[in-house]
Amino acid sequence: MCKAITPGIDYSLYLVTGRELLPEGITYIESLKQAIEGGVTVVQVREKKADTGEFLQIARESKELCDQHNIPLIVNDRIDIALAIRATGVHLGQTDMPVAVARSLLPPDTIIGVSCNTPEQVEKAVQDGADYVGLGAVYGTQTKDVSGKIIGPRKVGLRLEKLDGTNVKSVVIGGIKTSNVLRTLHVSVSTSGRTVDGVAVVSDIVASKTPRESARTLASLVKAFKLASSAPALARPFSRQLSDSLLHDAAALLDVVRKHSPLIHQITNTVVTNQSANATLALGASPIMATSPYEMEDLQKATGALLINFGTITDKEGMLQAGKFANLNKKPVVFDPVGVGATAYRRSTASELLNTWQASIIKGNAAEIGALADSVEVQAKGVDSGGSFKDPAAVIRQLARKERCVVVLSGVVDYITNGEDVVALHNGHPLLGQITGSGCMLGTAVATFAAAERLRTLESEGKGADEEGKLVSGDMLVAAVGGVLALTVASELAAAREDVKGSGTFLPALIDELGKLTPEVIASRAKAEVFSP
Ligand SMILES: Cc1ncc(COP(=O)(O)OP(=O)(O)O)c(N)n1
Ligand SMILES: Cc1nc(C(=O)O)sc1CCOP(=O)(O)O
Repeated sequence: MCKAITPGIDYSLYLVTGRELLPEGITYIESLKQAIEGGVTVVQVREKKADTGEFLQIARESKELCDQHNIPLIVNDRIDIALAIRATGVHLGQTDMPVAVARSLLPPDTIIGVSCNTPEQVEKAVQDGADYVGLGAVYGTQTKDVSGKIIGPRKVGLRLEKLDGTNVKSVVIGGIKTSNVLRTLHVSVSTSGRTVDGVAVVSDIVASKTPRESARTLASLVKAFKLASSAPALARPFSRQLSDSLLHDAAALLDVVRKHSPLIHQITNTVVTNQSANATLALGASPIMATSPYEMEDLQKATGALLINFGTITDKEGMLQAGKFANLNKKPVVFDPVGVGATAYRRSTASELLNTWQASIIKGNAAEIGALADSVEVQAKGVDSGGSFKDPAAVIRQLARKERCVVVLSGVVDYITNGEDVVALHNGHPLLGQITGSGCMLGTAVATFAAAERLRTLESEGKGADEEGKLVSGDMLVAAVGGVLALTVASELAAAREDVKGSGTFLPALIDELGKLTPEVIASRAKAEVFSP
């Protein structure tokens, strides 16, 4: 049967029902009504335990309510029920009726959605003529057994790529809730820039005692994200000439640090905790080196930025909680995956952390960046790096696009990218390589400047900037450039001092010079190149 042109459905907030999750004291229909009033844009009736008569009854009542509010209703699995109630569509799982057979039985304008777990299943759903795909499970969930089928938010983009060049829509499903929806949308992007059309949610709405408010919060977050991502790119139009203004803006953040003295929360390794705290103080910010998971919720409300450096990797639960609450409070998160290529445990921990929260900036040496980018070009020597890339710009651009954040590659030349433009900074002194923890201090400086860039943006654009559908306010490329320049320029000044005789005298001199830095000195000494794609 030929397929008619489908009416447009707004997939923004897709409610999948779940009567068994209803809290005491609220009926199914009351919960559904409130959810629709809160902003649900499409409803799927999913009844896994009801017999046919009961399913039909629930579907009829749901259809009547949805019709009153002009909301499309989709039926899960059952073509017969969809036909009986004249549903807008059906949702089919991988082991349900094939799309072609369903299409032949249903009226021509019926919407057909297909659950897809793998990229191959997405490809097949497109070939079969699905109207939309449900991509999941993104996270673990209590609502359904998804063991062995958790994709993780960072892999949704690989599935979205299979929709390129098609008009097939997509929603993500599985563990989506208020606390992770913005981050999930931010990272669910294909390399071509395709985002998902909506989020499908069961428990965060159905199990809520206040489904109207739960739906309202989710709907407003999805709407804000869509608005922010459809706005013209805010990135500065890059060119070599413009690198001057970039450097000026980056250096000027030092004044913001000194004016506000933001709290920089650092979960860092035991080797460098003290010197990183001193570097933070010298820059004019305020360090807090807390690690307990139990205080992360409170701490992230107060911090300016969070640095997670897993050099000694003993505080994983604290790192997971800290990043999650930093995202919720829209604070920049700088991730320093020290030695990530060195052990399987570090690799799996990095993956778990990055699946739990969104990094604003990832900073690493060549071996660390290579490990995250799945490149074997540069190998690790313990936590140190054993070389450099032939084409560093290409490697970090690819990683920045994959992780949807700014990437800093430290080395003799430091490279920084937002996935498009690449800034190469040629500052720094070889003595940096002869003290332990210089890379960790670089992370500290970048986190400090990230806090300043967010504060600068809130000052210039108003507090409302933090309410938008973005995870963090401000240009994290500028922040990363500022942080790298601060440490590398200070290292040059320290190394040039007469009282510096070697690495032992260099470290205290470096802390002194960080304290004496000015934006003018940073900008005048910066040696930068900019590469645009
Ligand atoms: C939007 C959406 N996506 C995925 C599913 C899961 O459907 P299915 O694979 O058929 O599994 P069950 O829902 O039948 O357990 C869905 N229902 N909706
Ligand atoms: C119905 C369903 N399908 C999934 C899939 O992965 O295909 S996950 C899921 C349950 C989603 O429930 P919640 O929003 O409560 O996590």
